Amino acid sequence: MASDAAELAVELGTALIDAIFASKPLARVKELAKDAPLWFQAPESGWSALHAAAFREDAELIKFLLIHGAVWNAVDALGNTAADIALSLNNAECYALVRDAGVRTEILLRVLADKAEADVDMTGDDDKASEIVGDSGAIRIKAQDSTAAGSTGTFLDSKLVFKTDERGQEICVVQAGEDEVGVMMGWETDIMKRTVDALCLDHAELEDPGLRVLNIGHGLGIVDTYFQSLSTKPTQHVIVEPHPDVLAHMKAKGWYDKPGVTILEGKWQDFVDTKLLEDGGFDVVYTDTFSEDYAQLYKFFQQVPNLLRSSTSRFGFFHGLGATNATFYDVYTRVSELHLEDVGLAVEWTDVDVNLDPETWGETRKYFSLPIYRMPVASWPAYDAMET
Ligand SMILES: C[S@@+](CC[C@H](N)C(=O)[O-])C[C@H]1O[C@@H](n2cnc3c(N)ncnc32)[C@H](O)[C@@H]1O
Repeated sequence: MASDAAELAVELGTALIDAIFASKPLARVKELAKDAPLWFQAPESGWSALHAAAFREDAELIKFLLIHGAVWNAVDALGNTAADIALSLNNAECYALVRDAGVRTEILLRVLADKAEADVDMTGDDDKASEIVGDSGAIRIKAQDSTAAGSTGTFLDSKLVFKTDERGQEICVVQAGEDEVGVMMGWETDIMKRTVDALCLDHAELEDPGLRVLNIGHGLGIVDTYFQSLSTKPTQHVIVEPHPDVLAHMKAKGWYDKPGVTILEGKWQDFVDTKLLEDGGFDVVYTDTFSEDYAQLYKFFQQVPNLLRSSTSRFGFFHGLGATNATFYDVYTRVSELHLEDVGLAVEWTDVDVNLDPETWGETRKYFSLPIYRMPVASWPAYDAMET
């Protein structure tokens, strides 16, 4: 019985994809789509009906398939979504249809996850939350990954290696299953410098009580070093870092002896409700953690307004969300922007050309494979902008 159903799914799914490729009339394709499983992907190519519709550049069919349950983030055998196919054909309309479906889905899933969590808080039923969150069909950025790259618990128990790569840049790596994964790589140096410049613009010379900075995740200390190199050093520079090997590295490099630096040994989640962070009072807040999923970043977003000191304070984060695929990156750029809007912050994005050559990663697994990094700087919207 089960195999009959599976065979039928293959038959109907294949017939639908074939009809789209054969440019059959839209009415006939819609007819077939009513019975066919829209999640079906052809065994070798991995193409779904949505991929085929993008290839046919048929906006109406794309809309129809999405409304009837096509999966916006299904990837083919080459790792491309239907939106990527549209992008490769320069079809902005078809691309936007799939991307916007992704944004709507991700926003909705976060609402459902929030609701599930609220229900769990009331019932104490932990399994329910993991069931709903895990069953969402969302882009799972590391969340399902129990290796050191995807699970904070595993990561914190893993040995980190600090070394110099073939290009003479310091890197920090961790073993995740078979792969070596970069926790922090030298190529991010330029991004960290630009981030500090953008976050501290007009702030470095703050009068009493001076510049107050909070950085979550020390890694190689690149961003923290830039904060320390400002023309006027921060009067208060709080660094939150849980990994024992990073903390040991920080000790060896003298971070524990720097005036004005406070190191909170633990995860940011351990400190949010404590006096150490709850008073807010930061001019600049930055977060770049490793092994955490979007759900955690989203939770951090909720904390940010309480952490900022004044109307000119700024917040930034390392935007590596979905950064191995152009569409996922685009979707998460918008999703994170909308979620920051929800807490009252407006984001300005600056494109940074990262120009990574194939040698950049050495033997490590890639976590960023796009030509452009989108650097976010969030702040309170100006009053005149709010009034218009
Ligand atoms: C990518 S590195 C940060 C690199 C840093 N921006 C730099 O410029 O070198 C990520 C760091 O976040 C830390 N981390 C992971 N989970 C964390 C959490 N929940 N709270 C605070 N730090 C965390 C890791 O131990 C690691 O040191």
